[in-house]
Amino acid sequence: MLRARGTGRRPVMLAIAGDSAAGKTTLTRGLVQCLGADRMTAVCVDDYHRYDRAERKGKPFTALHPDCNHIDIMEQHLQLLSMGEPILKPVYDHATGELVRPELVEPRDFVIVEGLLPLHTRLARACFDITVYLDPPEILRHAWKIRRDCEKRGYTPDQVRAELARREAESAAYIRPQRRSADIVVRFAPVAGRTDPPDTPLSAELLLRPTIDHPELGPVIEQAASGGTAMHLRLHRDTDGRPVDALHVHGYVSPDESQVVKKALWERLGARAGHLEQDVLGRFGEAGTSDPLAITQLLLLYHLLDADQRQAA
Ligand SMILES: Nc1ncnc2c1ncn2[C@@H]1O[C@H](COP(=O)(O)OP(=O)(O)OP(=O)(O)O)[C@@H](O)[C@H]1O
Ligand SMILES: O=C(CO)[C@H](O)[C@H](O)COP(=O)(O)O
Repeated sequence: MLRARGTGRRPVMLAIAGDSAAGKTTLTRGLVQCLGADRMTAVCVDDYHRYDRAERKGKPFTALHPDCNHIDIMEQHLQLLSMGEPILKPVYDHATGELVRPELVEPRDFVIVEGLLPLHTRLARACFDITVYLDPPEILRHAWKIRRDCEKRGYTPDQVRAELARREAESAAYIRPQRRSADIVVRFAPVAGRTDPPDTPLSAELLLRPTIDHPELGPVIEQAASGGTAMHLRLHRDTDGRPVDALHVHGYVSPDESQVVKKALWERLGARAGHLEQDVLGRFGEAGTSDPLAITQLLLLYHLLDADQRQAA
């Protein structure tokens, strides 16, 4: 279902930014499966790499550097998508490291743009209704990248470690600063000081910045947690010292507790949630499931549908 041109309606645009293997595809996949590929278009802006893997070897920078990406074309394409217009998007094949035949992308009701640099420039940021930055601890991200790049992209562990070291300065200069521009900062991590069983999912910590209107979660969390500690909403200091709400959903949360929050969020989606696929949320890897991930995805669905409804009004 494409957004009808000339109706004045434009797609709802969500950015998910973060470093390599931060979990962007995992978060995106559940949202696309839940809303349905007929209503949602997902775009990876790593497709705007200027050089293929072989060419990059001779360059003084890595894939994280803006000069290593067609940022100007990415900006142009984001503007077109945000106006409901189709684009002819370049394609980078991560399995082979080659730039391949471009593809036609037509924006549907919702567009998710994930990748290394979607929030790098002011023009790009202006294209989004909702912005997310994925911020796992570096030690976890490195482990995810080593496993993923060795299993799916043909690298050895030592090659990935060397590449991570080579990228660190550019990561600090260009990737991590995007955290400042996010409405929601998401960190999946183990809870410090606990010895939970090894298959316990990671906890989610969500900074909910006041740059967009978040649903009222306090009473729901209180009801679900009923004095427990597995979920809480607290006031934190943001990096600039300002107070910001932080929602914690711990990995050891009981199914009953998380069910109360999930149900309350589904109810807030109202009639709009009628046709959505619930069971696809919270999946990661081959067969993993995580309630903290499902609740994060539900909150993003709330924002997507809310932005859509406001546009329709
Ligand atoms: N919340 C999570 N819990 C457990 N594992 C996770 C979670 N999020 C991501 N992972 C794991 O981390 C790895 C990298 O995730 P993913 O492919 O989603 O990252 P990415 O940011 O899209 O990477 P890239 O941009 O480099 O392609 C995957 O193996 C995935 O299973
Ligand atoms: O940061 C990344 C996002 O996944 C990749 O490493 C980047 O896109 C370049 O890929 P590669 O050098 O492995 O071909």
